[in-house]
Amino acid sequence: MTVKIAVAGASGYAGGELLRLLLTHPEVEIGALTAASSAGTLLGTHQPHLAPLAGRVLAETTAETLAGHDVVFLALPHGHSAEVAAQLGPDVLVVDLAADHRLANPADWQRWYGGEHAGQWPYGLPELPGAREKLVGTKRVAVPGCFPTGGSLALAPALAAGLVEPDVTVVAVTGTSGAGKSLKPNLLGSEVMGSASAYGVAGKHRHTPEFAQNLSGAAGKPVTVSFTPVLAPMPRGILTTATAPLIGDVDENTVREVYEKAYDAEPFVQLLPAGMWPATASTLGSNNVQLQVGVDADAGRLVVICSIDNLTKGTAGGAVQSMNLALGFPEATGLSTVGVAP
Ligand SMILES: NC(=O)C1=CN([C@@H]2O[C@H](COP(=O)(O)OP(=O)(O)OC[C@H]3O[C@@H](n4cnc5c(N)ncnc54)[C@H](OP(=O)(O)O)[C@@H]3O)[C@@H](O)[C@H]2O)C=CC1
Ligand SMILES: CC(=O)N[C@@H](CCC(=O)OP(=O)(O)O)C(=O)O
Repeated sequence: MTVKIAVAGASGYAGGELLRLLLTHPEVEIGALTAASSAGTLLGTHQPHLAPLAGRVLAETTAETLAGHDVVFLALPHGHSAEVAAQLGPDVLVVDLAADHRLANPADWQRWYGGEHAGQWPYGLPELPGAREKLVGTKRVAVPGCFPTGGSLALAPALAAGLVEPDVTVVAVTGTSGAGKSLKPNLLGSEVMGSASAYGVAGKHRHTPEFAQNLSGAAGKPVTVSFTPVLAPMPRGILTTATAPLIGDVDENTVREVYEKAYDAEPFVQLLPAGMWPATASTLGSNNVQLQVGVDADAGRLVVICSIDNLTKGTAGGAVQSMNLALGFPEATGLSTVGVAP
């Protein structure tokens, strides 16, 4: 069964990555491609790496241009997708890459994003406890933020097994494409090249409530999250270091057993052999998540390192994986664990 898909936000980074993946998806026909100020221009001028689609003209993002598709991907800025989604019929599968439908608590939405809460949708991170079942057959998907993808997968098994206190620290080094194509002085090459800088420090980043929601769900009790993102001079990739105080005398073998049990059957989560540490270069362009666990016995802490590509597993790959589940295709269709290296 071939499905016809549309991508709103096709000129952006997330839209471009979606199209890169969907071009090789065997069950997909690519329909409307839309944007805002770029409407009327050729996709090839924005996404020169997508050669087969170079001649496509971007349409305006309206309910009319998005009508007549089986699946609509919304790769729009936060706060815009809910409005567009509300105009699409209940039979269309809508996969939202923005934050509009991720959070359960309206007060969290108001505090971290502002405006009216549009309601929560099934969350597009099937590897979290209980998430996959909600994605099967759904017509609405909220794709996770890139940081909560890596950090939640890094800590959920330990919290679910009661190995650590519900008080975690996450530091994540990210490439610049996480910020989208926006023209901001701190994203200029001359600012980013040769420098790494923290931002959203001390509980200021809007992914904090998304982490807390995911990890509290895994733990079955409230989890406190201290999250620090760090911008690094690389175009894509996220390397997450997640730590938490161990409960009692837990050794590394016990931790490995818990993570092996959680992820052995997962097609896109790879616990590396002991002694190997994840690096962003190994997951570039792939939907793979590489993890390694360690026990810092002197500090009494669990340390988990996780590598993902923010544009693939961190957004567009997660979106395609969720679409596959929603439509009943094999979950890994059109996705790969193979990276681009060096
Ligand atoms: N980049 C990443 O790593 C990740 C991104 N996401 C989410 O994906 C979404 C897209 O992000 P990203 O691709 O990085 O951002 P970009 O800034 O690169 O792209 C934004 C896209 O949205 C279009 N757009 C902007 N404003 C409007 C509007 N009012 N109506 C319709 N279209 C509009 C732009 O079109 P035009 O060219 O005309 O301006 C462009 O196609 C965001 O919600 C982001 O948070 C989620 C996880 C990771
Ligand atoms: C480098 C950079 O700026 N990264 C972005 C991450 C964006 C993301 O993951 O997605 P959502 O905006 O969809 O939540 C940030 O920190 O805001």
